[in-house]
Amino acid sequence: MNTNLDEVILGIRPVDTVWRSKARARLNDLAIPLNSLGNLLDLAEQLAAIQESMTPSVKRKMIVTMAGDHGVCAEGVSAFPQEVTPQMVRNFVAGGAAINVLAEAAGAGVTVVDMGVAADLSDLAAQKKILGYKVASGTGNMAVGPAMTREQAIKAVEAGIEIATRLIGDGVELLGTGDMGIGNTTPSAALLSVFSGKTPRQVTGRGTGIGDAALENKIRVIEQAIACNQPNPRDAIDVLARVGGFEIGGIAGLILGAAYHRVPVVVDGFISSAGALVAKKLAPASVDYMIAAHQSLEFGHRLMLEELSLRPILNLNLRLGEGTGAALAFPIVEAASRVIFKMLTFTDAGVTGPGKEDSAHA
Ligand SMILES: O=C(O)c1ccc[n+]([C@@H]2O[C@H](COP(=O)([O-])O)[C@@H](O)[C@H]2O)c1
Ligand SMILES: Cc1cc2nc[nH]c2cc1C
Repeated sequence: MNTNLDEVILGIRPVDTVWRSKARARLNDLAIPLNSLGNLLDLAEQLAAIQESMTPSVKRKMIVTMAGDHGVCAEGVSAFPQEVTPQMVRNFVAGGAAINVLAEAAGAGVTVVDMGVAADLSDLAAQKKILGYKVASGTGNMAVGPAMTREQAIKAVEAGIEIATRLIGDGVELLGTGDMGIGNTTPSAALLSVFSGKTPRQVTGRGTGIGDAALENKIRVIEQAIACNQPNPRDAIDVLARVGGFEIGGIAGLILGAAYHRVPVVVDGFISSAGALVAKKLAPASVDYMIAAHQSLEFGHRLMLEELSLRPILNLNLRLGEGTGAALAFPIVEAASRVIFKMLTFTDAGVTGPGKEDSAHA
């Protein structure tokens, strides 16, 4: 199994433009007024071009929920205490969380990963109820030093690549990202600020629901983290190491692994998009394999999606994470695959096409 980061980055190719054109030609020929299935047609084109097939299949679907803790929680950046992270991991395993219910509704599985939770979850890993890839027990406090070492950042991304590779090897055709980590909107906003050049104030939101004073503090903490760590925006691993998180690195790796194996990956909300931004900075072509599930209510997410040049499928005022938006978007992605797979063209259906005069088809 090739999980070496440099080799995977080199192996990620843009989606083939000839296949895009072939898929678009068929979609334009379907027995509907031109483009009347809107963005679904763009999704169908993307799926066909990724799989290089006019019959793309995304039936076997998996959400991967990456969990990690954050030393920066010591600065009072979240509305909730850190112990909620391992408590929610146990809730995922028990099947009682939002992601369990929504993934089941979409006919998808859920894989939970310990990327760096600050609690002992080895019992769950030993029972194979979660995947144990703990890089360390929570990151360092980025307000006073780096979140992790460069080696740890690479280890986190390579873990994500390995997980994608394992799942795809098991037959998964559509991946979805998810996260769980109290405090993780802080590193996500820091990553967005560094990569976009926007100020922390322009990208920082309320996460789990902090008030005005706590938001001011969170912005100050992010400003301080960037000032003291001086991440290099041209070196994505450096940025991840200094102001990122273990689950964010894991998500970046999952996306890179998906792109390397030419598998589409549905990106959830703010934290998942921060992982996607790291993936894009490491391998720009990986964006071709990404599908944005939704626009989160988290303040910076619209900007994050702009940085990724991705258009979200849904806008449901979600701000939960876990992969919930990705699970909700799965049926739409699957519907898009069926549009190109199963619908008939004008000729095949015996339906008269548009007249030659003044038609968008012409
Ligand atoms: O996915 C999102 O857009 C999103 C937006 C706000 C909060 N969250 C979730 O809430 C947690 C982080 O919020 P916070 O306030 O602790 O930084 C973490 O577990 C995320 O999954 C997720
Ligand atoms: C209860 C709870 C559940 C979550 N799921 C994802 N992030 C979360 C944050 C909290 C606080």
